Amino acid sequence: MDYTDTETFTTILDRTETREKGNCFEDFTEGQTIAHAPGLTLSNYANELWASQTLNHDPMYWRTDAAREAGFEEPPVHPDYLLAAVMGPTVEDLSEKGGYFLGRTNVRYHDQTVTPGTEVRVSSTVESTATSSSRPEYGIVTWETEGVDAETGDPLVSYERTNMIPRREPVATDGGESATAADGGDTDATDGDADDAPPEEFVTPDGDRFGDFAAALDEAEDRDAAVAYRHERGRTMDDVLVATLPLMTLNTAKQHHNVDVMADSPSGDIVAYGDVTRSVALGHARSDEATYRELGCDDERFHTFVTPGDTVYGFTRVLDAEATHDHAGTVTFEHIAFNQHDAPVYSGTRRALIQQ
Ligand SMILES: CC(C)(COP(=O)(O)OP(=O)(O)OC[C@H]1O[C@@H](n2cnc3c(N)ncnc32)[C@H](O)[C@@H]1OP(=O)(O)O)[C@@H](O)C(=O)NCCC(=O)NCCSC(=O)C[C@](C)(O)C(=O)O
Repeated sequence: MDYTDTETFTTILDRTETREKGNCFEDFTEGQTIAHAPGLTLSNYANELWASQTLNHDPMYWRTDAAREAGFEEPPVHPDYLLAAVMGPTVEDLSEKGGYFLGRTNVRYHDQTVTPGTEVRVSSTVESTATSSSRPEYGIVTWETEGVDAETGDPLVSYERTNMIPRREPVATDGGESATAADGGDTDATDGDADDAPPEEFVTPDGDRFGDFAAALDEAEDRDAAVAYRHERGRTMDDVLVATLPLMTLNTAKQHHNVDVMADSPSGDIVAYGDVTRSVALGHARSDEATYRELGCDDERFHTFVTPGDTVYGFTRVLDAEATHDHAGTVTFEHIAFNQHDAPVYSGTRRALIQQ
């Protein structure tokens, strides 16, 4: 066979089977547990690349003296890199087939003293499987995932994530009509219902400390006001963010690195990994707060695609501030990432300890 003749080779390719990767919706059953084979060792290189490129420049992750002041023996890995390093090795088994990363909740950081060199093992349990009424060619799967320290077995990070996963065979649905009728056709919390009108006034905290957030909430209380502000920085998505960062965490989803396949998809291009978009937005937010520790995130949603050339900005609303420790208090934030057209691309709530 003459493989160098394009016509001959195309004929050969057309007649051969593709050895497929990943699982379809039908491959998941509720309660099933999957131990993800890829092992990942957290590295200083990947940690610094992730944190630097997403504008997460908090000195405690870079400087030994700042880390010690914050109660660490040495600079730990950044929590966003740790989370992505737990999610990346799951992709081959759970979502490489394609489909949308819809959201995640119950993100919990169990150990933030983790340092480069730690080996991570990851497993997931299928929590639920559901029919998508709007997209018969997909099903909706939610998994509970946990990453542990391979040496000690201690939990590092856990979360529940939901994806649309392609079906082998489409099912008959009502095309989403019943869901639309039942919920008014608006499942997007950022769309702004009529009874969810913006407040009269927005209050900006005076500084980046717990007391500043608590004082701003006090000021807004009993008024038609919210504590909310924009962050100045924006980050344009380039190849490093879109393709390098996910691959560096063993995330094999073609959405982030195969331009050829994605040219035929609704986005028409590769798209940013949800965790990168989120990390950029949280990086903007953290640059305006004296973060002490991350506690967790909930109700994370990815509203629309982010493609190369898009710029990600951040908006934060402060929901609650509770004095929980002598040196820090617990603040609950709602973060929205939005693009250069002011369209929300990510939203989620986050709890963090902020220095007094
Ligand atoms: C997905 C799009 C097209 C839907 O757009 P839409 O307007 O049709 O949205 P919707 O109607 O709100 O949602 C569609 C269906 O999903 C359900 N749904 C929605 N959210 C949830 C949730 N949290 N939990 C459970 N179910 C959820 C929702 O209830 C609905 O069900 P239905 O079909 O039965 O009516 C649109 O929102 C979009 O384009 N989003 C952006 C997606 C994206 O870019 N994600 C990040 C990049 S992909 C990625 O990172 C990949 C990864 C990490 O590597 C990897 O999984 O391997």
